[in-house]
Amino acid sequence: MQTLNIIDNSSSGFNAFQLFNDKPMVSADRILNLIEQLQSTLCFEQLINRFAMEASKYADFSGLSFQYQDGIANMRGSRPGKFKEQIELRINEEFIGVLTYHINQRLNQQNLDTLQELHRYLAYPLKNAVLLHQANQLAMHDHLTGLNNRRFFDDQLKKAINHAKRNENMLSLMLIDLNKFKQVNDTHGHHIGDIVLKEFSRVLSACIRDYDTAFRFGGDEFAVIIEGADTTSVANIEARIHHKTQMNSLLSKYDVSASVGFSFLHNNDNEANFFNRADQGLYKQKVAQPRGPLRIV
Ligand SMILES: Nc1nc2c(ncn2[C@@H]2O[C@H](COP(=O)(O)OP(=O)(O)OP(=O)(O)O)[C@@H](O)[C@H]2O)c(=O)[nH]1
Repeated sequence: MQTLNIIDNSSSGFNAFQLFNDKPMVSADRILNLIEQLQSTLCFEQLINRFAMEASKYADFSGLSFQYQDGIANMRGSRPGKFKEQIELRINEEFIGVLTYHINQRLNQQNLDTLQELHRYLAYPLKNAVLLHQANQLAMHDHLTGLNNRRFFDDQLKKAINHAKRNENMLSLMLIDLNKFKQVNDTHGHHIGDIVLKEFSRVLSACIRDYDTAFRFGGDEFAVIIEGADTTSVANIEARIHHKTQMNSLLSKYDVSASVGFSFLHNNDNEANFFNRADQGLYKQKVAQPRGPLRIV
């Protein structure tokens, strides 16, 4: 894998004066046009598509992808080739991501040199897209557990309700609250409390399907949006949460259990009453919980 490390200084490829003086392999007009195209979006897919349109004039490839920290963006219609040519992009040594060209014939040195010239104009827009992606991740995720946060929940719940009504699909909302969690903090300290919250988040994620979304609202409160599941599936998820929490050595060591409430979307529901019914279910289980063993459905 080749590495392109762009050093951010006055002699970088971004110096417009240099563009017109150094006889680049790609004409200055084309480069300016490419820069303009790349500057007008922060979407990974659009960046890769727009870049690929230009790059395909200088090299023959069947696919192009950009792999960043925790995701991958593919050129539209990207197809695997016989070989791969990978270029790691860095700016001032900082890792931005890896570009992968899918090719059927090895690129010659001139192809590669031209692509490397073009990569100089792609690296900064990609870096901006990575920064935006990281900021979005921070804004949407709970920093302690890595689950989605309350802010993202509001957004997702609205979308899920609209989607379920439009497609006449079932939709369920599950609310979960840990029992005796304050006691863990008070007896063992906040640090252990944090470990318990992380462990429960892991357990909760293991109880749901990949396409169900789990959230931490804050404190010891969690939620799961469950799309397209009937009453039996939702009851099974609830049973799994109770069972796995009881069986987990760390959670049982600190005597932590969970209370769960859920609701199913009705035709005339809005977000508030859909949420309130789940909350009432949670409350019922919460008040019933200290009186006897956990209800395993
Ligand atoms: N360790 C830790 N504790 C937190 C965090 N956020 C909130 N808390 C604590 O979570 C506790 C929540 O208290 P309660 O809602 O009374 O929880 P509980 O003891 O489970 O009570 P019930 O829900 O009635 O069973 C409080 O002690 C908060 O200080 C966090 O990020 N880390």
